[in-house]
Amino acid sequence: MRYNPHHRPPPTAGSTMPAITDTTEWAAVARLHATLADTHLRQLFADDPDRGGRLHGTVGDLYVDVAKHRLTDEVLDALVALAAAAGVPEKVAAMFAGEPINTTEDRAVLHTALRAPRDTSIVVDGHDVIPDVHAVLDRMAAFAERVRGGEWRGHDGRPIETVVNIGIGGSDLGPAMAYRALAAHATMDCRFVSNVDAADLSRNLAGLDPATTLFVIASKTFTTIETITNASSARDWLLEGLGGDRGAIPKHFVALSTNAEGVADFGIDTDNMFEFWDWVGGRYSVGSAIGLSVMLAIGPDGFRDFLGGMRTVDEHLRDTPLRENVPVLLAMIGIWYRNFFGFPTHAVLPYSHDLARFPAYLQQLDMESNGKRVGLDGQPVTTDTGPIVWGEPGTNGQHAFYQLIHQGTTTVPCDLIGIVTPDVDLPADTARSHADQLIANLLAQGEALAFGKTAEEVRAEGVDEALVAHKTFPGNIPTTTILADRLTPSVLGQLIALYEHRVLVQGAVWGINSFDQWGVELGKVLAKRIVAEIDGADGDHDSSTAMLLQRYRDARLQP
Ligand SMILES: O=P(O)(O)OC[C@H]1O[C@H](O)[C@H](O)[C@@H](O)[C@@H]1O
Repeated sequence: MRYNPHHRPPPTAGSTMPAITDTTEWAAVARLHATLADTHLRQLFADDPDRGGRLHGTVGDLYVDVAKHRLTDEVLDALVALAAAAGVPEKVAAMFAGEPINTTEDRAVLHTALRAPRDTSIVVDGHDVIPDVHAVLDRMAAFAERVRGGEWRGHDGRPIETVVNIGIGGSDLGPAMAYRALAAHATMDCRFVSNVDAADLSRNLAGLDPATTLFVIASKTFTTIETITNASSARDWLLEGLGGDRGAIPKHFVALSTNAEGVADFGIDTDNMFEFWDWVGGRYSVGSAIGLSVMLAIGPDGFRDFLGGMRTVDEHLRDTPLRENVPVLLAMIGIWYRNFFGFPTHAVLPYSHDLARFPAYLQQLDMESNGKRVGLDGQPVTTDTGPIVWGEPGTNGQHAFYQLIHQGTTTVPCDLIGIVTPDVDLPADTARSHADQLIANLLAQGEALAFGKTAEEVRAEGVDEALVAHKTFPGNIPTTTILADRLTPSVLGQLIALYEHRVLVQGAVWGINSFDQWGVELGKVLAKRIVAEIDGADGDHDSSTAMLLQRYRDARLQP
């Protein structure tokens, strides 16, 4: 639903708070929107030439420029007032305190506890969780040191050379993204298998020696069908390669889970299980035991730096007034575009090839969290919620889909993320010249998107009149630019927490539960039913599904 300033929905039945769209703070933002909706960024910069020097923030090592947004200081004030009216500070405090803000599952939401210092205390249901968190981190570190140091031996006595993480969703995207992002810091080869398509397992096992391979089975629930299927096939592959001795399994399989029973049922010794807890959401779990592959790759010290980076942003969120609070401002700018301008998507464009999987990671983080259509009270929301999040690294995207961003009919707010000095194994001069090109492109895109090119400017270049419209760039496309000097483990942690908290704040404003994901259930149930029907009796299907199923049966691999 696009925000319509003339339509005032009735207050939601049964709710104690007015819908956010019924508040005076919402109306105040709407009024500002009405005055600014047609104002071009060219005009905003002409009226306020120094806005670049003012409209930016820093958090940890991240410099965050918000000057190229279609807003004024007055808009930011109004958006911050809206955040306060929506109870954002209370929601932040409730999260940090371990209150069960995941109401539909009656769970605390405490990914921030995963990176809290050892000497703090966070009590959930009468139990301090911080000693548990550090006990697991210590066990992970001891294990990682043994594997990395060659002390942990495989079945035939040889050290581990390759780690294969098997998991999906939050048990894959976080570690896979982080491993790739921190490739320059990694000293172990890790691979990531997620899809139940056997091609994923098969391609990743290619060339591996079972005797030197360690499987890390990552699943919060340990019931996810893709992960259990891949893990079973990996176990068969291992046993086949090592002469069928089941005694090999404990040396080549470890588990990351909240479900000790499921792990034991699968045949993994719970001594080889690294635990986490139901108050860690899958998409918020990379700082938990789910990050073990990352720790194996970069070492325990690197992983602590990674958690430290997250903690820096956690403390910033918790302790900084809303008006200077970077994740809050980014969240509210997102609300400005999503709800007042009605822009449906948000692109994340890292000018860092190491961050290639960051947009995919954010898709789960944001879309699984805020892709909701009812509020906490179960009533339909009164305004749009999460946008479609997408993106690919620059400069590649420039030669592919940026055309639509520059000249299409949909305005796409973009985040441009730049890393000043990439960690590469090339001579310094070579590395610098590539970095100059990369960052020049990032800056050029920010300018081109904001300011465009008018028909007059095109004509002044002597362009044939028939082509003027084709060569005109409307501009006025907003961007956030985030710059960091290097992509260290800490900086990656900062980026992750920045987006995590942006999601939290937006969910708080929309009055939704950002921490459940009931929308993924129906497909799972139906798939289970259909698997049973492939070799069995037909279920009750529509004619389209029935035809497709029969076609699959006719063509499938025969035993
Ligand atoms: O870690 P697991 O329990 O295997 O869950 C893996 C993933 O699958 C689910 O369907 C959810 O949509 C994700 O939030 C979750 O991260």
